[in-house]
Amino acid sequence: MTEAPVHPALWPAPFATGAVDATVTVPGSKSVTNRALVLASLAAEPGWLRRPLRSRDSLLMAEALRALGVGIEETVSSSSSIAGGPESEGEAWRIIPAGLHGPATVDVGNAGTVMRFLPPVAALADGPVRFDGDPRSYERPLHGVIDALRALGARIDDDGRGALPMTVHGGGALDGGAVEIDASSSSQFVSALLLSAPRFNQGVEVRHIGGRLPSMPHIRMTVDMLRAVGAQVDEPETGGEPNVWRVSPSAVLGRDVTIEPDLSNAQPFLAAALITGGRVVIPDWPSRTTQPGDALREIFTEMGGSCELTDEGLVFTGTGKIHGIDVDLGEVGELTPGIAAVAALADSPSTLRGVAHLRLHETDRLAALTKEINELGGDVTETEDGLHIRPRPLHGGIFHTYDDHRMATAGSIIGLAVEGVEIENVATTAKTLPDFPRMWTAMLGAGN
Ligand SMILES: O=C(O)C1=C[C@@H](OP(=O)(O)O)[C@@H](O)[C@H](O)C1
Ligand SMILES: C=C(OP(=O)(O)O)C(=O)O
Repeated sequence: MTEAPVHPALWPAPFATGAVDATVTVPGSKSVTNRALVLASLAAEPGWLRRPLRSRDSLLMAEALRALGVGIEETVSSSSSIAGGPESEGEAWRIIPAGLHGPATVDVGNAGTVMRFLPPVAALADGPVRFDGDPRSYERPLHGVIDALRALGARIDDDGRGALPMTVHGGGALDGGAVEIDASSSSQFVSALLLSAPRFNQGVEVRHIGGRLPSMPHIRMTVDMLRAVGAQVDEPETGGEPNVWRVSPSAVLGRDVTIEPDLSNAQPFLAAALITGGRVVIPDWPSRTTQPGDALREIFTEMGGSCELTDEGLVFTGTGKIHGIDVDLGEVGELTPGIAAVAALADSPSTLRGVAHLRLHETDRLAALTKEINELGGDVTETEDGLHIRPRPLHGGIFHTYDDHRMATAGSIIGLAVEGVEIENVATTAKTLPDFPRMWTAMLGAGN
């Protein structure tokens, strides 16, 4: 968490005067889109992404792959609606893989998926690839990827901190083989090495040797998507050794992939139903998914709502009663800011555990949530691996976001129930959900 800016752009978070009743079409998943872009770029033939997420993180990924020589043709809806509306059903990206070339420059912004998933791709290119990004990207852990790639045969110049900025000197191919990493600070280290591994000469064997590995659903997502493009993956959950993943060398198939809605970005809308005692429908909620956001069905039910998966989508209903929760969020860390916001409005205290690694996300999320909720009158304390949240009556004020999209949506959730909350830099939601302010206002317009 850096210092709050001095002259913030403020967005008055809409206050809910009644129960929301809305259907909210949520754009594609960041995590699925960015994996699909990488896999399609490594394929032996062209492929399609349908209903991809169009946001800062996915556009940075697409731009970086283009810089390496991949063809990405975007078919953009002519409608004025931003991705996610029914008019954008037709949006599709055609990916035309080509030889990967340097020299190239990659701007990772503050996208964990770009800064971690692309260095292994760059190691396959035939020239130097320079990686740079937002100031925060210099602080986010990357050592797992850098050290592993070196062990697998890549040449990388960094400033010795195991972080950005750096240059990967692609040699046109990578040996691959067995490597040990400590991925306790980010599951994305494991995903990064697995995603490119079918193209390594010997594939890869990744052995995690550190403390607890977070975000397992995201590793499952990587494994599922690799299998869908024809890769052979051995992994702990289907009988493999614990903490060991193996990907065999193979061709990557070009596929036609429809991207699921981003269930973590559905979170604020579900929270709105929970808090206002309303009803929100999220169309196209998948009946089977590896996305961590699927856990919201259980978590927000325990916190007072109820939900049903119907032909219409996920129908989520609140009663207006919100209960505290004691929960380990290690598997679903990216849901923490939204859960903390709801917990601050609950009728009993909450303990959120298992998320120490959130200190290294877009910002130090544990510090940022504690400070911002407390500045509105809340009573939040940081623990070693999470937060204690004791609800108190809150008042209006500025909610700083620290360039973190999920801080902006968390503040907006609180603003539904507390008059006078102003979100500093709501535009930071562009990282994964550029249309958030309009969608939020439209949701309230439908119910108020
Ligand atoms: O692989 C992915 O797509 C992600 C993995 C998780 O990262 P961490 O394991 O670093 O938390 C998650 O928080 C992030 O939003 C997306
Ligand atoms: C942690 C997150 O993003 P990133 O992909 O940048 O790690 C997130 O979206 O909550």
